[in-house]
Amino acid sequence: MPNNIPQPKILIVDDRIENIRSMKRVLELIDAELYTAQSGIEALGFLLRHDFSMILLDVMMPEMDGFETAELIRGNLNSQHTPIIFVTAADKDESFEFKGYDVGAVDYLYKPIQPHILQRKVRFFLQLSNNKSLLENSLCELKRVKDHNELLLKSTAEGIISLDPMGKINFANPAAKQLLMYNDDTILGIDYAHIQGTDNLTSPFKDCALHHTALSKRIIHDDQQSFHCFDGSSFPVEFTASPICKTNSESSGIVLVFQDISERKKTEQQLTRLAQYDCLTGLPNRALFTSLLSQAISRSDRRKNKLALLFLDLDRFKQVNDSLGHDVGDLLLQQVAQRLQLATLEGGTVSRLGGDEFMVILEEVNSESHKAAKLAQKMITSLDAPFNILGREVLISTSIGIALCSGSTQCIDSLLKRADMAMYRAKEQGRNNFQFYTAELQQQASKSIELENRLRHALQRKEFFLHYQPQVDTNSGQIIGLEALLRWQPDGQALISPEEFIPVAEEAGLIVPIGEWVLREACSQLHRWHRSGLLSPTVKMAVNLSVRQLEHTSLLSTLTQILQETGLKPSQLELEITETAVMKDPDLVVNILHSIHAMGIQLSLDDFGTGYSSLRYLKLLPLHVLKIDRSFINDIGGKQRDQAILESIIYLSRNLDLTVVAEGVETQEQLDFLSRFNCHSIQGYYISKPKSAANIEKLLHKNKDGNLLPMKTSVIPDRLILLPEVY
Ligand SMILES: Nc1nc2c(ncn2[C@@H]2O[C@H](COP(=O)(O)O[C@H]3[C@@H](O)[C@H](n4cnc5c(=O)[nH]c(N)nc54)O[C@@H]3COP(=O)(O)O)[C@@H](O)[C@H]2O)c(=O)[nH]1
Repeated sequence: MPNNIPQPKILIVDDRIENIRSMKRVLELIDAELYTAQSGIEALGFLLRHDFSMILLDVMMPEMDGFETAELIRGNLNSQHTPIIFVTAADKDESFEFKGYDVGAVDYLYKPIQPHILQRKVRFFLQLSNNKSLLENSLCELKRVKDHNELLLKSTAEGIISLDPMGKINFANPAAKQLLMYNDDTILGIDYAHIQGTDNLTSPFKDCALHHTALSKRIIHDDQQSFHCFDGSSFPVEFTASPICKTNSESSGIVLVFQDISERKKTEQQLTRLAQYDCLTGLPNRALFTSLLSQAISRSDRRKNKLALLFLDLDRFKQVNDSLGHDVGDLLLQQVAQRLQLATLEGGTVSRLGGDEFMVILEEVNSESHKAAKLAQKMITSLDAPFNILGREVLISTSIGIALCSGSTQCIDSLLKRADMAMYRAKEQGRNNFQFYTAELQQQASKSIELENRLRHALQRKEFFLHYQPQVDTNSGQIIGLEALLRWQPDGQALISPEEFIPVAEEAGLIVPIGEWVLREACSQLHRWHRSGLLSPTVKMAVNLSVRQLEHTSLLSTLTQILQETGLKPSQLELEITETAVMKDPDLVVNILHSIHAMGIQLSLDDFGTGYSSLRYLKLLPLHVLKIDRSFINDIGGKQRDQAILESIIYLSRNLDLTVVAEGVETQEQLDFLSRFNCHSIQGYYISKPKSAANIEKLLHKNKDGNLLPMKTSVIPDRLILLPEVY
């Protein structure tokens, strides 16, 4: 506590100036401010302006004597307790002295004044006055601290209660009473067991953790309990309980500071939900699924039975999203989730991994895995009925991969991979079906990994080369273009079919550098043929472009660079894209194709008729050529209906001003049919198999008139290849 007591002030009142002077002289040695007055009136004037620590008052003064002045001093609130020492002649009797004490004197000094006595008395009373001031200051400070503490206790939002050693509440601040719903002091005397919601008989306070805490003088913090209110309701609390220790270190109770954490608990629950559940469908998300799966694996391990993991991927969900919008897609996912949950009511935990991928954990699967197959079929059937989304009828199906797990030795990752592989197999099998993971699938996967590793070095090791297949005008037999087809022969090994390695290269992203190599090689080859005069400048080079190349940001600059480097004109290059590639990301692909078209490069739609055969895309894409898929040509001479489709495609293409190329023409009959329906051009073994550049040159030299169409002969009506097989 700071001792900020000011220097004491002493007032000397005497009508005689010489008395004042001599007293001042004596008192100058004392650390005090001295004030002097020569009359009672003057003294009272000083008292109005100053607080004096003591007054030396002459009794005998004209007009107003010392007694009268003292009475008035006592009457003043400010000076009523100021010590007054009367200064008077020594010959006065006792009654005179008593009168002085009656009007408030604390002592007398007798004239002639002994300096020593004057100093002693003044020092003594100054000390008293100083002590009094200190005491007053302490009291003031105590009151301030007390008021402040009371204010804190009242205004704090935290409840504060204290318990006596028996566990009874002996103090509660207003917040505690309000939180616990007690009026006024009705809470005092209540057992803590009541607040805890326990019975004080079955769990007496001496057994309570708080009591032990108090005994061991520890502080405990807890946010896992609830406090019970007067009306029986309860709320989750966070509290700190500290023992109240007196100086002799005996605990005399416990103070609890607590707050209602209902809101915090709610938020925590919401956060947990968000972290573990998918917000669109309410199903467990990937994080929760992983922990559910690991728990299920341990359980099946303990029980020595199998577990099945079913990996569901919706078929063509992207199309729904792209064509009907993401809102419809989201609603569809919600309804799919509901149906899957219904289908798994009798067993199986559904989770959503993200996008259109769902996982189902099925425990206690028997060795024949019949249970898993039954559930997969049930889920497939559950999606059969059309979905009603915002008044629209939407159809969706799913492909399911099933992997069985027979013990914890199998890690989650490998189980997921197996289910994923099986799901892809289901997609390959035409979708809307389920497939079990098999060892054969595993073999395939290992093979494709091995192929990928070898592919990574193939470019650098110069293991690629191109074959070219002519495209011929149906009427004139003249070559109008060549399709560049990639070939791969790893050192010392047999040729690997593009059908085998191109999907692997696409999957691994290797198709981008490989495709760039194909483009550069094919463009420079055609430019060389143009320059040598072997081919007319109207002959184009068709190069297949994979969707990974289309998605790659550098495609346009790569094309510009290759055309510049090789000297080929943009109109002499034709890029073949499949409908499947367009459908993967129609918006992106359509934009890129327009940019390619703007460069003057020709665009051709490959394998038309095998995929969506969407007329919408025929209109939307800046196409020059439409290639009818081999399967339609194969059907020539077969079913009427298939031929009608072929006719329609040719008719439609002509109307859309597209050049039609029929792929895979192998017979004269097919050629005749196509000619009859004015199909512009053909490509296929009937003209030539894909050949190396050298063999293409031989072929062209051999047919000097430029007519590559085989001569019709009545002897051999249906020869596959009339040209010599040159490789
Ligand atoms: N992204 C890239 N894809 C490419 C590239 N090179 C080839 N491919 C694609 O690989 C698939 C298989 O190609 P391939 O084994 O070369 O088969 C082609 C022809 O040999 C075959 N064909 C042609 N005529 C006939 C025929 O009369 N009968 C018959 N059975 N087959 C025939 O067709 C394939 C050409 O198909 P298409 O591309 O659709 O015109 C194939 O999908 C290639 O596209 C490449 O560099 N990049």
